[in-house]
Amino acid sequence: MSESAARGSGHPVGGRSAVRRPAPLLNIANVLTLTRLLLVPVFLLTLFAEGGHDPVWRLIASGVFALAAITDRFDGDLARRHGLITDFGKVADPIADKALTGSALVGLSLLGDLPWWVTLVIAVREIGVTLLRFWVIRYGVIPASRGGKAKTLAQVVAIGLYVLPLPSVLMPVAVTAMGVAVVLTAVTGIDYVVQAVRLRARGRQARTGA
Ligand SMILES: O=P(O)(O)OC[C@H](O)CO
Repeated sequence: MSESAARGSGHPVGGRSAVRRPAPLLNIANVLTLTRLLLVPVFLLTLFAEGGHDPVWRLIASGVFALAAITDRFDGDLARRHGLITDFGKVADPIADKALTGSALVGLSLLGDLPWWVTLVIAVREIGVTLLRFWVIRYGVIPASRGGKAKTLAQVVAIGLYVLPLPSVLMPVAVTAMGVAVVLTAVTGIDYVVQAVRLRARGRQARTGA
């Protein structure tokens, strides 16, 4: 979550104006991002183990999900603190987040635990924002916004609650959390569309010298 913003700041870490060498591609922050991607199939295997409704496997699945989500916290910190910001990280970090949350949402819907419309709304926004980033990439990178980070946190909390074998009395908590996540997902998606259109217009203007 925080990595994209850190990586997208465009400022040398530490506030100095001295020119820094570009961070190596294979650095600890990027390795954590790739680890998050690699944990996606592990998470799915545990989610679907024993038909998907075994409480012990659901607990294990929520642990794997939490572990993957936590890498998001640390890759951002490391990138910011040690100047490990790379363009690869700026693009790969949100994609890794989307792979994790997207696979969890589809998995939960396949198991009948989450309505498909929720998965669809979130998937359309996440895929749309990823495509938007590629659409404008020649003019600049759109890093994760604060709202985007809050959205991902809300999604992670809501999905985590759905993956856990919660007693039915606690389900309203999960449903409310998912409602908040859906609203944040939609609102931040619209904000990125506005940013992308502006960035592209500015970039095109600069190119034509208008
Ligand atoms: O809202 P996005 O697409 O910028 O995603 C935010 C990222 O998940 C933050 O790591």
